[in-house]
Amino acid sequence: MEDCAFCNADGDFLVVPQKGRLWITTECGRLQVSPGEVVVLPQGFRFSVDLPDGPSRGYVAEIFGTHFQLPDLGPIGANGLAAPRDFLVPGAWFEEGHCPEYTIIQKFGGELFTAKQDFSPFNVVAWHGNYVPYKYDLSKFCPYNTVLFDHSDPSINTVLTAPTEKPGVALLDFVIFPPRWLVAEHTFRPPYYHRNCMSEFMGLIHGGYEAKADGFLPGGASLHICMTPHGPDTKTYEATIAQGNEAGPHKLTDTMAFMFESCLIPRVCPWALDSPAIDPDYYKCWIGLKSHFSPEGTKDPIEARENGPKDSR
Ligand SMILES: O=C(O)Cc1cc(O)ccc1O
Ligand SMILES: [Fe+2]
Repeated sequence: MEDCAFCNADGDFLVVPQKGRLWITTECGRLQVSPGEVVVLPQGFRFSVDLPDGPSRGYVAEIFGTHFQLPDLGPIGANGLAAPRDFLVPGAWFEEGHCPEYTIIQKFGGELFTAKQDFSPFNVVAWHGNYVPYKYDLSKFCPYNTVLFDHSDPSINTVLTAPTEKPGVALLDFVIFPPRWLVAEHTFRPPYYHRNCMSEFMGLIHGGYEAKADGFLPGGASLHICMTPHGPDTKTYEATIAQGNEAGPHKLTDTMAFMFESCLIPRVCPWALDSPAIDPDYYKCWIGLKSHFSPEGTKDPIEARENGPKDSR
């Protein structure tokens, strides 16, 4: 982007680089962002990106009408998940001089407009305020989860959330699945089979993903849209079942997956649908799933109902 800056008048970008560093110049200064870090470029900032490692790739989410914030920690209390101190903002940096053909590309109402000017927009010598681009290193995230049984909702791993007016309903949650210990007893530890009202776009920054033994590679993406059932592939399911109830503590390493989870239903654009990178056989990862249910060892259903917790589920 030589002598060129981009500006999004519509919303905020959350950029998740997967391959290659990004050297981002903004009106507030410069940020070096590596895979494993994420960066937020809020609505209205002019920025340009240099690629010191050559071609680069990653993921971008765009949100409209609100901004990212840290999730409420609820009973976790004062500390945990992403800490405010780990969000880094640029120090002021400026360049001077005549740039006869500087181009500003502005995204407005989903369309791109260009304008020419004869100076760099990165001419801000000092700034003060709290509306600013920032980056975050995902390895700083302090994950919380069960220490005895059951599988927590993935929202427990929310790094940043863009709320809606409805409490608890996110326009976009940015959730990560970082290296961590799995310790739950008598619990199916991989992501359970489910469908839900949120739409889940998942990406993989490096390593593997606990629910997909095959086929989900770094740089790839999956989309499980509102109420579409999904869960681990057959290989992961069988390997988990084969461990039985006696699996001890296990550390998940070499992994960094993430999810953009939204209450809105994204449309898949023709560019993506027609892409040669699309995997038309994805559904085959669930072929051969079979039930391992056995009534042995379960309580008599009537006794279980009478002695169980009195709720209406
Ligand atoms: O679908 C997925 O792989 C993401 C996910 C992970 C998990 O542990 C529980 C629910 C969920 O949607
Ligand atoms: Fe899911």
